[in-house]
Amino acid sequence: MASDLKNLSVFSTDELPDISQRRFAILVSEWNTEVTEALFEGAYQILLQYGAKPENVIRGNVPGSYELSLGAQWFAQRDDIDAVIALGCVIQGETKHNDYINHAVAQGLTNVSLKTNKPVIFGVLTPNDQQQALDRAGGKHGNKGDEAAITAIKMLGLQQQVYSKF
Ligand SMILES: Nc1c(NC[C@H](O)[C@H](O)[C@H](O)CO)[nH]c(=O)[nH]c1=O
Ligand SMILES: CC(=O)[C@@H](O)COP(=O)(O)O
Repeated sequence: MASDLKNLSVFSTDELPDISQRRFAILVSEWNTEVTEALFEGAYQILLQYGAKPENVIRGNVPGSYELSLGAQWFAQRDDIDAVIALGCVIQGETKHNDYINHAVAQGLTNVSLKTNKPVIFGVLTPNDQQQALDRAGGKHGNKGDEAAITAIKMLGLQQQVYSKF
């Protein structure tokens, strides 16, 4: 469903798990920082709003979205991290470079998530222009960072459900 039809900051909060003891890493790309800082603020505030402790949320910066995969791997391999949220913004340029970045980071984050058996959330905007990015970083379509954080929380809830005994 396109963001036109579903606000990124509107989601069900039924049956969210207790995350007071959960530890999160938030990775932030340093390209398009006006956008990525807004994504970080959204994600961070959602985690706190739904029960995470500030001391249990660690932030890491990467030079660009392409580096999110390796940064996510480094955090996800830590025993004291339960979930990783990867935030970036790759704006369509004149060449196909953005396509290569987007495909690489999407596949890379998926690989890390499956290899480490932990939620690694794809919070990367892939807009055609700056305005589309701003619309999804606290603008008319909500905040992708909000969506990424609530996704991490929900996946931890599913993990808890799956691994709990009857
Ligand atoms: N053009 C954008 C980039 N490019 C940089 C790459 O992500 C990467 O850091 C570089 O290719 C070196 O490996 N990154 C973004 O996050 N957003 C862009 O729009
Ligand atoms: C994807 C980007 O915005 C950046 O790497 C520049 O892209 P381009 O050289 O295609 O304009």
